[in-house]
Amino acid sequence: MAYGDTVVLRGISLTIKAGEKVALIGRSGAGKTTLLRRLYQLNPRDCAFIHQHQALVPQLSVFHNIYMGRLDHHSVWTNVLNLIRPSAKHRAEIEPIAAHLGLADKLFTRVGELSGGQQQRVGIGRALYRGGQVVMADEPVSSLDVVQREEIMQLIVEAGSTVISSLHSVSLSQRFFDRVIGLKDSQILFDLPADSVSNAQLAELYC
Ligand SMILES: Nc1ncnc2c1ncn2[C@@H]1O[C@H](COP(=O)(O)OP(=O)(O)OP(=O)(O)O)[C@@H](O)[C@H]1O
Repeated sequence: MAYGDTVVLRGISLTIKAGEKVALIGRSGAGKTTLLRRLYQLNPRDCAFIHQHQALVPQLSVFHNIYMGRLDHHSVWTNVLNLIRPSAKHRAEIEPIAAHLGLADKLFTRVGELSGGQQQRVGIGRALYRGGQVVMADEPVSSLDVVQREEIMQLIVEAGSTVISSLHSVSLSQRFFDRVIGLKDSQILFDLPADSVSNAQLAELYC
């Protein structure tokens, strides 16, 4: 894969089976986001993407930001009506998701008024509402504190049967995922069960 003349990923061949939980790790600029985006492009209708910076609309409520997970499933007319006055049907779909994420009392709060951790929950809510086979997340917890990281990571790995996430934390990758892929210099340095990655391999990845 390349951006203009800059080759970012070379000779990558990857199979991810349904049900796997896969973490992508590596130094900044290694190509984790690029690889995730490429995987997403292969089948966007069956994938939900949790963005690094959530990609939420701060002026809109929690309800509306979660609703956006299925904007492309509804007509423009339905979307406009829901923007003005959320329908009972869509409220009934979204309220349990918000409750599951601890956002029941914030359903009609503007997202711009929420904390970073709460905003990340809204991003997960949108992915859950979208549904689909695969959840992808791009460094979803890098801006959160240690306690929130654990909570949000748990929600993400439970959000889909197949989950693929880039991460800066080696510790999180080994505790929450079955398989860890280390990217270095545009290539896969290792692709191993999470409990098989050695300190020497990690040292080589980050040196
Ligand atoms: N839109 C773009 N145009 C040109 N080059 C880009 C673009 N996006 C990324 N790159 C380059 O591609 C390489 C890989 O970037 P990518 O964002 O995939 O890395 P990453 O491992 O996700 O990094 P980070 O951990 O910092 O988010 C980097 O060298 C980056 O500068």
